[in-house]
Amino acid sequence: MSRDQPLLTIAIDGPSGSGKSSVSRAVADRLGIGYLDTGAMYRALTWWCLDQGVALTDEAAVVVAAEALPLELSTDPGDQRVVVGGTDVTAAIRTTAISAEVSKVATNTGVRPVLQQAQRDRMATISVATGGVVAEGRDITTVVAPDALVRILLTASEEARLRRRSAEVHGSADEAAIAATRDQVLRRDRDDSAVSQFTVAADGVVTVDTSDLDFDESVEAVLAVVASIAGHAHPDAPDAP
Ligand SMILES: Nc1ncnc2c1ncn2[C@@H]1O[C@H](COP(=O)(O)OP(=O)(O)OP(=O)(O)O)[C@@H](O)[C@H]1O
Ligand SMILES: Nc1ccn([C@H]2C[C@H](O)[C@@H](COP(=O)(O)O)O2)c(=O)n1
Repeated sequence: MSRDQPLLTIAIDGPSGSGKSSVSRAVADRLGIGYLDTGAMYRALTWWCLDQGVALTDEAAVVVAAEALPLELSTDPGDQRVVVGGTDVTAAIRTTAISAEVSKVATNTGVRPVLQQAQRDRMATISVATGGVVAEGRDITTVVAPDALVRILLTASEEARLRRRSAEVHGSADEAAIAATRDQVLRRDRDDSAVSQFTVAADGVVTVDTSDLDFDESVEAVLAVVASIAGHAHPDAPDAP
């Protein structure tokens, strides 16, 4: 990418299971820019509090933990690694135990501005280093980076989201597996909605509904929005630079 071009900042929000993380990583990879998983920051803070014996109900103590969170988060979309206080927690933060608790931290209104500012700082650093960034979460298009060049709300029907998460976590999308996934998807979205708006696109935010798209089609749909707004041709498109 030419350094004369504006930084390609791409903000993507959406509910759980809409495909934000996987699609954002693929988009960042295709565009050759960095990636920021802001949900991983809330998850890492949750892991750190539990590890340090900080009660998640002690809101002030969780804010203090957020302010001093010793977090290393890789920004390479092809190599996601999360380290907290020297411990590699890449897998640990994805366990059901953390998924079940993370909303307590994400709905702590003292924590949010601390992590939001850290996310703005990381977006700026990544953009300068790689020419752009895809940052995804629940409030990136609205609060963290409302001035991003491209802002997308990635949605999918409740049924599609439950099916995807269930297949991912339980290796099946049968009735029992879907029932076991409801808390991780629907209850969490309900709780997280108390502090962020990620079901309706804000002004200027483009909605991409992936309910009837497979994974590759979803990536192409996002790249098409980026191309139309940023004039950034797909790397493999006939008119690519
Ligand atoms: N369009 C799609 N069609 C089918 N499966 C998809 C699609 N998009 C994503 N997936 C799959 O759905 C699962 C959930 O996707 P992903 O983790 O990216 O969602 P998310 O929105 O980041 O969820 P959360 O916010 O809960 O972390 C993954 O296994 C992913 O590969
Ligand atoms: N910008 C963000 C990102 C995430 N969250 C919350 C919502 C989830 O409960 C939790 C983990 O996110 P996930 O990894 O599932 O995308 O963090 C938020 O409130 N704001």
